[in-house]
Amino acid sequence: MKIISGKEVAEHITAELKNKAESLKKGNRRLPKLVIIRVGEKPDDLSYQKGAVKRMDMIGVIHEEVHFEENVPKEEFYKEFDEINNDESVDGILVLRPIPKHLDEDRLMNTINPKKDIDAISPVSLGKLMTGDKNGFAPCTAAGVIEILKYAGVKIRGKKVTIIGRSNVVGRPLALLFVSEDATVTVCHSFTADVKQAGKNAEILVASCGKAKLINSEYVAENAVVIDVGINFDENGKLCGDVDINDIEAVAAACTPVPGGVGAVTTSMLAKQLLLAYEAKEA
Ligand SMILES: Nc1nc(=O)c2c([nH]1)NC[C@@H]1CN(c3ccc(C(=O)N[C@@H](CCC(=O)O)C(=O)O)cc3)C=[N+]21
Repeated sequence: MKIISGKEVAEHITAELKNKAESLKKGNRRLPKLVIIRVGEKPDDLSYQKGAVKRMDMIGVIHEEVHFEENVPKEEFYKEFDEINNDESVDGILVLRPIPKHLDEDRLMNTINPKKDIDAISPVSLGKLMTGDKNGFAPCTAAGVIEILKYAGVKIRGKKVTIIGRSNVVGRPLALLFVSEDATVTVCHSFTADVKQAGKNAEILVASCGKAKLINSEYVAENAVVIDVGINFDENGKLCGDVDINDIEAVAAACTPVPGGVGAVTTSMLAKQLLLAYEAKEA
């Protein structure tokens, strides 16, 4: 089984974006700016923030981290959020999600300026995704899955794809992206009658169910390409994916690792979409 390195894809995208940022600097232009908003201390949020900050520093764009306590009052949160949303110097906003219930994620999704919505949580961005409008932003992780497959030279057109998980941030948008790439898509969720069979039917299998190492050889077809989107922490606090990579070794043709797989590409897609937001604004 081949290991598809996300790091390599990420480095490739990063080098391109770094060149762009450098030419802006040379031209004495304003630099793109990202604001990351985090509420509380969830380990997967911290992991994404750490990865994103590292990526932005590598590329040389401006970033600012805003942190709220888990129990921040709603009005306080939105007062600051509105300021960031209206701040002319901010090109992109990433709110680490999900945010606590009392903060009303619907309000957030409906308030964020779609031009700054580089992780595609607004109905405007999601609507563009629905119609296949390539001018909108896609959620970075979902976009990263497509990017990693293309870079690895995996053909998507006409392929049978099974996605395990239907989250708003990965499964659902990813299904639409695959349809736009001319794949035939099955989306599994907790009510799917036979997930193993759906997995066995797939030429490309995406694990995004959020259960550590759930996906083993019983779900995987001979010669399938497996993409592991999972971000979990095992009993020792170590980062691990949704795929039991040792178990599928003899069956799958290829798999992405965790860490160093989709996660690494996700932060690159975030940077890529930040630069697109910046360019649209400066144009
Ligand atoms: N609005 C929103 N969108 C998300 O996409 C989102 C989110 N909120 N909340 C948190 C989860 C988690 N997540 C990660 C993405 C990349 C890494 C990542 O870069 N991982 C590196 C390792 C980073 C490290 O050094 O810890 C890797 O896999 O190689 C981690 C976690 C995105 N999520």
